[in-house]
Amino acid sequence: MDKSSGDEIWEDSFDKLLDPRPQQSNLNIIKKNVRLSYNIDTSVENSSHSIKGCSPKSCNRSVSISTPNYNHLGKDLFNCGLSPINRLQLDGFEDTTEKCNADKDAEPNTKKRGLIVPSKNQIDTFSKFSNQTNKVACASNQSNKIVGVVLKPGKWRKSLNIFRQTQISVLNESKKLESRNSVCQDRKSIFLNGLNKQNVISQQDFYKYCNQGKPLKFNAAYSQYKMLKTHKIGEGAYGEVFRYTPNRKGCKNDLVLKIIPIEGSIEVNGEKQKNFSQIWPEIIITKKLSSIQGFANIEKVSTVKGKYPQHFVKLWKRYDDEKGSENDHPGLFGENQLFVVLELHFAGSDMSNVIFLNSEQSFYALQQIILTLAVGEEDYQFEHRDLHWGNILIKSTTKKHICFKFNNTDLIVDSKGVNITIIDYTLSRITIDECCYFNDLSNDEELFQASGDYQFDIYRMMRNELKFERPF
Ligand SMILES: Nc1ncnc2c1ncn2[C@@H]1O[C@H](COP(=O)(O)OP(=O)(O)OP(=O)(O)O)[C@@H](O)[C@H]1O
Repeated sequence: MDKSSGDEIWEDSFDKLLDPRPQQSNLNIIKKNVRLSYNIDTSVENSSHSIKGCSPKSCNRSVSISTPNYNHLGKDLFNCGLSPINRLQLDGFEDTTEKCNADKDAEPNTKKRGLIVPSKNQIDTFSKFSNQTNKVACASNQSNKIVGVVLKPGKWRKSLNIFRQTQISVLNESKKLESRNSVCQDRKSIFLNGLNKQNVISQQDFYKYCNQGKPLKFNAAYSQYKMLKTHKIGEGAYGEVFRYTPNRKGCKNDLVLKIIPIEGSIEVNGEKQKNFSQIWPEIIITKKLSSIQGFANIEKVSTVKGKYPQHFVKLWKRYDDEKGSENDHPGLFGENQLFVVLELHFAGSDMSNVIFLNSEQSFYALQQIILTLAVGEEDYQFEHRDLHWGNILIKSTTKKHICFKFNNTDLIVDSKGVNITIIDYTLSRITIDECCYFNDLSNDEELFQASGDYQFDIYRMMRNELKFERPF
């Protein structure tokens, strides 16, 4: 939140209670050392600071492992059958019962849980790579013994791609990896309508949906002069995201462009490109949910063709220089490359990068998330299926209330100065007029292999819940 915009008006009664006022202290109503609300994921703690033997020199601050911090949270907190959080479970590694000192500190039950430890070579290569990207992490103790590799919570697919690329160079003898299929190759789009099962949408139907007869010229459709203050704000495994102010009168909102390469034969960011059918459910879902409070608001979807415009390439480069990109340089696309472009309203920063000003603000943000999901579920049997905090955007608002319409009933929630938006429907599922749109995840093995955070256990738990239903 921007503190300069007078956000202190949102300070709430909970926060006042946390002020160390003497009379309440004396009455024992408050404790002096209460930790103020802070949107840390309490199931895990970034343990880069607590890895024993990891000196500041050898341990880049951004290289961290996400793992239950037992010193802080208590040893039994996650000791439950439903969610056995592991330090590492990635395909291609040898299972070993080897233990080392740092491991004992961090994970009291690794033998039972079957910690999988990569070889020194594997981890060295991986470590070098992850130091550059800051997105996936490894840790070693003082004697350079390997203690584990985990994926950071959030955008797991990108982290996994990077990890996989590194693995391939190190483990090219591994049969499992040789037979690995890319996500898109395995994942089918399904549009289920009663007994009809359709897997394909034609190019012409797709263009029609975009109100086009054929793809537009990328350079002309998104030329530099139509856009002000353009910059790259994010990236996903499937594309790049740019923010800009439209250079036209009457346009109040900043927009973002999510640009996804499609139908091409070259791999991008370690993934096969999606085809029209594979991207179809995401488009339909985005359009349908757009009118519901709390979901991404879409202006337009279009298909464009051609080389990546130079002004976007420059912005891509700037982002890469400043923040480091995990994606491939967009200069790799040729004249015949097709892209689907989603034009969405700018909806703020993702929750992992926002610090709530007070406890009430986080409480009402949670209420907004719950109500958004409730309305989506009621109206379209919507399931997000990838709702980590990187997919929840938060923007400040001057509105006092946020209104939801649940089953024809108006529900009004205090905003406390924040407006939430749920994004990224790549794995989502929706039913419209008895037709169900989703990508079949049942063959997407990678989705169910990662670990290191509760987020990854959830994918497996979700699959277990649905084990008798295929596809899902
Ligand atoms: N409407 C929006 N407003 C502001 N930022 C956005 C918006 N949509 C996307 N972003 C930013 O772009 C990033 C990538 O977007 P998104 O998650 O939709 O991409 P993706 O390619 O589907 O990602 P994934 O790798 O999870 O499949 C988000 O994390 C967010 O930072």
